[in-house]
Amino acid sequence: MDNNSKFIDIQNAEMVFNTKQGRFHALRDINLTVRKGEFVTLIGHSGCGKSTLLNLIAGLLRASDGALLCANREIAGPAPERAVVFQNHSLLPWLTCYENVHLAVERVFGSTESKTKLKERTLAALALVGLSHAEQKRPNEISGGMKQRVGIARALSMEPKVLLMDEPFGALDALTRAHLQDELLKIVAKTHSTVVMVTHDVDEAVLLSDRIVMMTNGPAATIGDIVNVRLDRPRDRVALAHDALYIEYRSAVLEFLYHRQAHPVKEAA
Ligand SMILES: Nc1ncnc2c1ncn2[C@@H]1O[C@H](COP(=O)(O)OP(=O)(O)OP(=O)(O)O)[C@@H](O)[C@H]1O
Repeated sequence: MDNNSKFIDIQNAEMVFNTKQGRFHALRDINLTVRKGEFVTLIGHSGCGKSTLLNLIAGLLRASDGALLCANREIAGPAPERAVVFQNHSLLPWLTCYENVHLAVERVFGSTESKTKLKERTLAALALVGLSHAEQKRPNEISGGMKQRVGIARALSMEPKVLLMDEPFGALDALTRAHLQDELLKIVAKTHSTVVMVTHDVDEAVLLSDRIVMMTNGPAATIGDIVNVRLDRPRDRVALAHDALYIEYRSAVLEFLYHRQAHPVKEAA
């Protein structure tokens, strides 16, 4: 069997939260496999369970039922092989960019590698996200986009098997966001990382993904449909804006979100 085709393997996963109001069935019957080197996005309306699914893969939550495997091993808790980038970068404010990344490098490789090698790894990760010039700055001295790049550098410095991203660009303005999406595409082309990313943004999903996993509304949300994005790489956002296939994929996701899964909560006019 080709293990790389089921690098992440989720079988019949269920997630039930025990709350003060009783049991809340968040996810039902989740079946998903992710190939090695694949870029998968999770999209769906607010509250459908995207972060919950990502946290199950991260090992930050345990499924109530079903099986979750990464590289043929059960996901039993968080581990550096599954690095997470959150929306709010979560950098330690009293440490420089270098030190924030070095901390992660030391945790993963500190017991087996020399100090020189750890330093090399830290500098390489910062260079990968184009932040060599800012290594001695603290988080309050850099922009939101730069902070998010440090978060990505920190995650990549651990050489994870899987990069998990929970709306990593959600808090950024549109231009910074576009710039970081382009950078992420280049980084992933270089590192061949396997990525699972939560997003609300249809264009982001089509631009970045090999597959877009579209989730139904909760409670008891599940995977409603999957779009296979067969656009050549490298991808150019400006050229794609006029690409018939790109427009078709975009329409398929919009159709799913706004017709097939029209949000049940009425927004105020
Ligand atoms: N620890 C928890 N305890 C109880 N309920 C929870 C818990 N975490 C999430 N939920 C519920 O599970 C559902 C899915 O939440 P989740 O955060 O995964 O959604 P989401 O799709 O990521 O939402 P958003 O797009 O708004 O971030 C929601 O109804 C949420 O209230």
